[in-house]
Amino acid sequence: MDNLFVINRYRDVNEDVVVDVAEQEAKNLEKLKKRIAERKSAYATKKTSDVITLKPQKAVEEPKEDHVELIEVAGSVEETKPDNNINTIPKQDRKKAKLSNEFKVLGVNEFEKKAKVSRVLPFWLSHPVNISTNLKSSLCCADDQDWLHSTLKATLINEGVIKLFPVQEKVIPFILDEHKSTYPFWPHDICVSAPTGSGKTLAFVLPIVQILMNEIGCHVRALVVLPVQELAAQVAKVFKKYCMKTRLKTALLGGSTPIQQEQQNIVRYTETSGWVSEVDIIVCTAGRLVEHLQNTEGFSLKHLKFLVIDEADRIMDHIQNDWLYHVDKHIKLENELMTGRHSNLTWSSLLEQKPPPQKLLFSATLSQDPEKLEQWGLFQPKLFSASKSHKYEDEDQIRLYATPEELTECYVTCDAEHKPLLLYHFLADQKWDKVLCFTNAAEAAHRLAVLLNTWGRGQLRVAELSSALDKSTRESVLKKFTQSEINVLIGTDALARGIDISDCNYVISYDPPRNIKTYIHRVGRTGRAGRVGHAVTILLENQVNQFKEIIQAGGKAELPQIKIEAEVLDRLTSSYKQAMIETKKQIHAEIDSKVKKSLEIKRRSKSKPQKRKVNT
Ligand SMILES: Nc1ncnc2c1ncn2[C@@H]1O[C@H](COP(=O)(O)OP(=O)(O)OP(=O)(O)O)[C@@H](O)[C@H]1O
Repeated sequence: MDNLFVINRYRDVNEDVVVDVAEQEAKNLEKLKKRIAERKSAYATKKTSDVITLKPQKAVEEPKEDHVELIEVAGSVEETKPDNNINTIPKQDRKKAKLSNEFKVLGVNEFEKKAKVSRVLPFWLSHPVNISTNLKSSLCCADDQDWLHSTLKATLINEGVIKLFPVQEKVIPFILDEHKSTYPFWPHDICVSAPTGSGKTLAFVLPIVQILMNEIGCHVRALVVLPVQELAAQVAKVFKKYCMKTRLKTALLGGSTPIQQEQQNIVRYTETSGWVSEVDIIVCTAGRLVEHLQNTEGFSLKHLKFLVIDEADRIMDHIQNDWLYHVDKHIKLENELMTGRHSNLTWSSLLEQKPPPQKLLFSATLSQDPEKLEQWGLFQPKLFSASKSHKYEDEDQIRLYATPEELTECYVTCDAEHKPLLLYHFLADQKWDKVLCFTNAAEAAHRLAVLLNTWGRGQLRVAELSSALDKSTRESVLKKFTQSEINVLIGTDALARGIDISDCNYVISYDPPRNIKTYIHRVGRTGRAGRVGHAVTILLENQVNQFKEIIQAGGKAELPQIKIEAEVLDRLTSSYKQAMIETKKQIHAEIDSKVKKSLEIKRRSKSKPQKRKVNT
């Protein structure tokens, strides 16, 4: 009972218990050291084995036989012998005692830090065929290549193509060879990642035309899928050019003409053979392709040899009507109907069924990530990549994108209110010609075009080119730019991809790009086909870090910054203010006329006599 009322007091050092305290401390220290040593050895054994065997603590006595207690082992409850002194042992020590040699602790490794799993790329991705980015030093003279048909050589020379670019030199003979392999072997599918303007279009147009020109048949044998109408039209134009001296026919299915008209152009019904195809090569957008698969009677891809997907990453990012699923389903169904049975890949099924079309994927920003490529269902693919090989000492690193060697890139910073001044300075003072300027919205592009035209008093020759304009207006604007009637085009990212604008000398990103792919396609409108090009990105101070991250994410070196003196811009302020007043007036007038027009339309529709319902 007395113990209950004992109060531990602080005792002065001078008191006679000093010696005892020192002794006690030494003992405590000894105990602590022992514990540390024990913990260390326990940790070492835990590391080397999945099964933990902890040394019982000295202070803990071995459990006696006649005592029963419930203890936890790795989450489960087990029965064990009791300890007479169990209440006298501290709780922590009791727990350790329970994990004695007799028990295996299961699942301990689950709590341990897992070793990092290193990525292993499939062989075809880690060992691509390297493509040079240097277009100027190409030694591959088109006329000397014995694998190229004389008809195509003649057209190439006609078009001013004397030497083949690296991507063409590597890819064309590969495709031609693949189609020489004897039946029933299937050709390898291919993925091509090469810089913008490096001539990827001819890399698939030439071998397809050469292989098909020697075959006879009224079937669609090549299908080229693109993400947007403009690109489809551009590629169809190249096909038509190179098919000119052959009997091959190309059709463009882009949605610019009504579907019924397209149907009439591509299929015909004959008494003798039923439905036949009027064309050999179809260039289309993914959306329109699905429409034809579902609605055009007699439209068949049964004899398809080539399935080209240009700007493949973009098509996959914006999955249009699940087009690949529909194409695959259509081809499979046609093949099964032909062989009359389901086909597993065996020798006999191989002999019976037609090889699937060879898939050819092209892009300047084709992801080389195996997970993303998996969705294409490629057959023993081969990769052609222009990413600099010395950058990838680690074979299993996913390769990033390459930009043209002739392209110089930089960025410039300024305040938000100085952005138009900076642009005007480049165009008016530094006299940059053939400029493509990117904004992030169609409205901004329009306002900027109005401002620059007002400010430059017609000297700058600025036009806008965005998705807000209809197709024919866009075409006429592009034509004027090519013919130098227009010097500056202001647009959105709708025109960033794939569009081949000849002689563009400068690309200005007035608003910064949202990601690395957008950046690469924007700047890729200049520095094409071995010509020199310059790309400048205008940034606000708070956008610099994000832009640097984007550039880094693309595996590119840091870009240089150019500086423009503040006085240079200050000199433009008063003329800018005046131009802004006039621009505002013009924009307001445009809005007013739009409102008036829509009111007029509403008024007319209301004044039309309504059909009266007749009660019967
Ligand atoms: N061997 C060549 N010699 C000279 N010019 C060429 C050659 N091959 C292609 N060109 C020209 O280079 C330009 C760019 O070609 P193309 O449009 O095929 O590039 P791309 O690689 O598809 O670019 P993007 O990725 O931007 O679509 C075209 O104007 C084309 O006529």
